[in-house]
This record gives sequence, structure tokens and C-alpha cells, in this order.
Amino acid sequence: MTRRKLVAGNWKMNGSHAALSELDAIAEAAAAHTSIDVAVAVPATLIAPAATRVPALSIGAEDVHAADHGAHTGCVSAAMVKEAGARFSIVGHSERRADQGERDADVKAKAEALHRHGLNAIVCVGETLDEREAGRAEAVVTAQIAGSLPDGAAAEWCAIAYEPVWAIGTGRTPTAADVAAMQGAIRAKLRAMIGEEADRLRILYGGSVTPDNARELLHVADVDGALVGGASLTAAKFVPIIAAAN
Ligand SMILES: O=C(CO)COP(=O)(O)O
Repeated sequence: MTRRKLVAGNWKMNGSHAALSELDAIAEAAAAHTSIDVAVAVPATLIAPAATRVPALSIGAEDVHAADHGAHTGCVSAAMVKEAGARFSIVGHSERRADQGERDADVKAKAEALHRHGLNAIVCVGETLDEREAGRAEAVVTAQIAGSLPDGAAAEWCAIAYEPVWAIGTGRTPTAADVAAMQGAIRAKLRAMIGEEADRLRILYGGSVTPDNARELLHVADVDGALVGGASLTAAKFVPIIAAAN
């Protein structure tokens, strides 16, 4: 089964109108590397200007509320980010699971809301350092998959991102063997849940992906792309990662 690789950026709470100029070269690289998909998730305030500036590039949100509208001060819905120009959203990022107390059921509902509105979802999972050191990494991550995978998950609109919490923003990455083992465990869990569709779903790796390690990480078995934080903020770092996926 060959799956098209997806290289997605996640700007987190970074960026500004001035920083959108970085997207020009990223969009150019995306257009040049036709055999892979490229996407960038930006803060809600930047979705519309980003989507207007680089209409060919897939711009997304970093989170959405599970409800379509209502009394949820400070939140944005899938319909709202879609209207702003988003084509997808990240859901269940570990920073939201930690900072906003999001649980698996919330993440699942958010992904289903995205699908209802015709948007794609990148569903994040990953263990903490304590969980890994206790030998519980696979159990934790497969339980997150069980709870967070949206109903009807299909490769056309849903991807998984495995992001070990201890690798995010730390410069530390798991070994290629550890990544392969976890991607395989996630694939096996998906097979148990959705059968053959599991072989079509993309499973990204995220956590301290850089131009230096991208080629190795992106070619580990069952790694179908990368979710990139810090190194997605500048074209100088993100474009080489796009090239490494090709
Ligand atoms: O959390 C991440 C992407 O969602 C990874 O962040 P870094 O690439 O900065 O480690």
C-alpha cells in the first residue's frame, strides 16, 4: 500500500501578518513537489489572510469546537474556520490535551464536526515521558486512538499524527526503531477498528522534526508524513523538510 506523504506545519501561537510572507516559498515548494501533500495550520486570526495569500496551499486551523455554534466564548467552529478558508484542522494536540484538559471524547467529537463540514482532520496522539519510561507508551497511544478516532474515519479526510509529548519542542526524537514500533502499533489498532481502511489512513510523525532529521524520520516504515512545529515557521526550514519527504 503506497500512501501519499503529507507534510503539515503547525504554527501554534506564533506568527503574524508579516510572517505570512514565509508561506510564499512554502507554497512554491508544495507546487513543485507534486507527489506529496503540504499543509500549514495557523492561528485562527491568520487563516483568512493566509488562505487569500496562497490559495493553492492547504491552510488549516489548529483546533475547532465540536459544536457548530452557541454559547462558547472564545471558541471557533468548523463552519467558521471553513468560511475563513481552512481546509482542515488539527485536533487533540497534546498542548490542548494538557492546557485545555481535552479528553479523547472531545477530540473525536471535534474530528466528526470537521467531517460534517467537509474539512479534513489531523488527530493527534502521543505519550508523555513518564508513560514511556513506565513502559506504557503503546498502551497509552492505542487507548487514545480507540477514544479519539472519529466515526467513519476514512483516508480521504482523516489522518493520525503520533507526537510523543517529550519530543515536542525539545530537540529529542525517538529512535527510528521506536517510531517504527509505534507507527505499527497504531496501524494495528486502526485495523482492529476500521479494517482495511486502516491501510489507507496516513499516520504522521511529529516532535522535533528538522531539516537534519526529516529524511530519516520520514522514511521509517509506516511514517506517512510529518507534523512540524518550530521548523514550519520559516520557509528556510520547512521547505527542506518538504523536499525530504519526496
Ligand atoms: O507539536 C508539534 C507539531 O504539532 C511538534 O512541534 P516541534 O516540531 O516544534 O517539536
